[in-house]
Amino acid sequence: MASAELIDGKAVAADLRSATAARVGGLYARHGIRPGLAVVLVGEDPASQVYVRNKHRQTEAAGMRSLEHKLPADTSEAALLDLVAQLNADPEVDGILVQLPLPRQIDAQKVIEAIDPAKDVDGFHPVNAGRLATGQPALVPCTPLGCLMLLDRTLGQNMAGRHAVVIGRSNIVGKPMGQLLLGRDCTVTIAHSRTKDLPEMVRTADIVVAAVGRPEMVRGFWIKPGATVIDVGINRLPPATEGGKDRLVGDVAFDEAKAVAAHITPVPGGVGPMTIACLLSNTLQAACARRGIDMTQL
Ligand SMILES: Nc1nc(=O)c2c([nH]1)NC[C@@H]1CN(c3ccc(C(=O)N[C@@H](CCC(=O)O)C(=O)O)cc3)C=[N+]21
Ligand SMILES: [Mg+2]
Repeated sequence: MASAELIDGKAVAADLRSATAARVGGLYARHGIRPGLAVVLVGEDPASQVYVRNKHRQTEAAGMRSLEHKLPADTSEAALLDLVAQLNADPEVDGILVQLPLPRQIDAQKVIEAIDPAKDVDGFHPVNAGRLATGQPALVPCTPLGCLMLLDRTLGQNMAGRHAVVIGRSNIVGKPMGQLLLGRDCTVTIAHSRTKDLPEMVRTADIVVAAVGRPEMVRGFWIKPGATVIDVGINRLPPATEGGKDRLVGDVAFDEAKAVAAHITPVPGGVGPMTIACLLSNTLQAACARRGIDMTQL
């Protein structure tokens, strides 16, 4: 049976991290600046904890400072907004990331809008979303940015005119992914839970980006032969056998889709590592942009 080529997100992420680390070195050598990333974690969401651990290590490995703020699960919205204001005002802080999801007493949208757009390395602030949507320079959300980089590496100049179907319409992945694909001249469909006959819709896609958060929902027979499949899902399932380890699966039934697609990202080792690498790159971008330094000249 045919078998798709694996898109090695882990390797591309390592490349991006080393390019970022080199530029961080240049920024320090020429300007004496070491970018700082503040990460705020409220409560103990397990997915966020994995992310924070990896992120902290990789931030320091890239030569940047990682400043962690861990707050109890019962932190008030006012207290979190105070911390954000403090980080906005701190000249040592170039990037601010408030881990989502937040506990329910806190309005996440309010917190996102409180972050200085110039320090919004998640790219979730409406100013950055609007800048992306209107084709202006922006801080772009890390996960869709990582997906775009994988697509650029895989398809090069062959994206124009292709039908890209993004499954999921979140502000974090689906909507910005749609904007980025439009920027590559794709014909873009954003599908979601109310889309009629989703399998039939996906069958028309040259590029599929699955970001629904439902384990293995996208089946092999949904995929057009030769398509490129980007799996954003990171779903933790209980062990297959008693006493085994948790399994990490994507939103795509990998073995089925792999037999039909031309290219596919694995989970783990696909989009996940790119998200963190893009966060580091966004932090460097924010540090440079705030000071009017051209990051490509470092
Ligand atoms: N404000 C905010 N921004 C985020 O970007 C954000 C967030 N909140 N909250 C939590 C989610 C989750 N997330 C992940 C990123 C990378 C991996 C990652 O590196 N995954 C590895 C596997 C890690 C493992 O073994 O569990 C991989 O896919 O290969 C996972 C999860 C970012 N998030
Ligand atoms: Mg949805």
